[in-house]
Amino acid sequence: MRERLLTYTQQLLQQNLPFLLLRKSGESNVEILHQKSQKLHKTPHDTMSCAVLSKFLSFENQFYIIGEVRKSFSWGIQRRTLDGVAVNLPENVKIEHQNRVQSAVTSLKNEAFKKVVLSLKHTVAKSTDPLKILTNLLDEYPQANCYFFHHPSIGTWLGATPETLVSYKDGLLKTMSLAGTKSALADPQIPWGIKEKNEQQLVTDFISKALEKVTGKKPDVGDVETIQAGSLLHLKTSLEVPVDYGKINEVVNELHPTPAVCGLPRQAALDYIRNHENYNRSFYTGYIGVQNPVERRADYYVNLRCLEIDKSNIHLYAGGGITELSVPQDEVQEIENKLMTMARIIT
Ligand SMILES: C=C(O[C@H]1C=CC=C(C(=O)O)[C@@H]1O)C(=O)O
Repeated sequence: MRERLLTYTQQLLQQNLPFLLLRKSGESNVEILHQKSQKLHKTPHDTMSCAVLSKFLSFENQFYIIGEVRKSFSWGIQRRTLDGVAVNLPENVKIEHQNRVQSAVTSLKNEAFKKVVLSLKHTVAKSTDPLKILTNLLDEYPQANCYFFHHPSIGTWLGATPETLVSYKDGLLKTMSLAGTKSALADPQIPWGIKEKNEQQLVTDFISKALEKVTGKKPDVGDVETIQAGSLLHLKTSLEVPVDYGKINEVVNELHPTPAVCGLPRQAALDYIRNHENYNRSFYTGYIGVQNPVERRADYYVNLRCLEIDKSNIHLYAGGGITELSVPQDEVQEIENKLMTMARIIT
């Protein structure tokens, strides 16, 4: 069965057809939907399932892959322990990011904004076949939402994201507030710090208000939990609210980008990111997923712990939430830890 999925994916890549491959967290089946032509769609289909691919700046950058063909494959996981590849960013990149964080901390102390997520792109030479990377992805991260998409007009991306943007079924919309990071290898007795608790609470409050604004109802808000994503731990709160299927886009537009990937207030954080990150995030911190208008279902994931493959390079992306309590060196270490999630699977 593993071979069937790999052969099918290889054929799609050879034919240069647009596809999205997705295995949801905890599921054993891998779903592929793809087009029969290379056409670039900027609107969804009324009756067919579509992959939704949205960049960080979603208002001008949303694409759809129409599910003209849909396939399901089972994937028997073969666990091997991949070497723990440590990511050591070049010294100048570390210093640059530390300075960026330090300036943000100063601004956060002096100005009326509370949080900004700052990120970077780390490029390495491509030395591993994409199908080998896909194999590692599916074997290593059964608890993540694993995806791989290719479109001749927009690129090739792959990731193992822990964060659901919206999951919609039977009239109920579920989402989550995910923020705050520590290493899963550290002493579990060490409690979460005030910085992490605050930064995650900001996200929960934002999402709760956004859901209430669109639906007119207060969402059910769960307790704060600790979840594991690869070798990292995060704080997570689940939220859910009933809403009509026709309102999903409105909810998504209200939620995205959440303060887990952008900041608060949103516009001030967006402006800050545009002025201080010296690269284009593209699909990183955008969202990826599938909508099915007939079954009235939708599952979108925030595009984190991801990489982009081009002709000769692989680009890894990661960032972290900065508040006035952030320590620049720790933020660089956190990014290196997050980059590890993808670095492990490309060697
Ligand atoms: C922006 C990222 O993570 C977000 C999700 C979980 C924890 C985060 C944090 O602790 O900063 C970030 O908000 C990333 O992985 O690149």
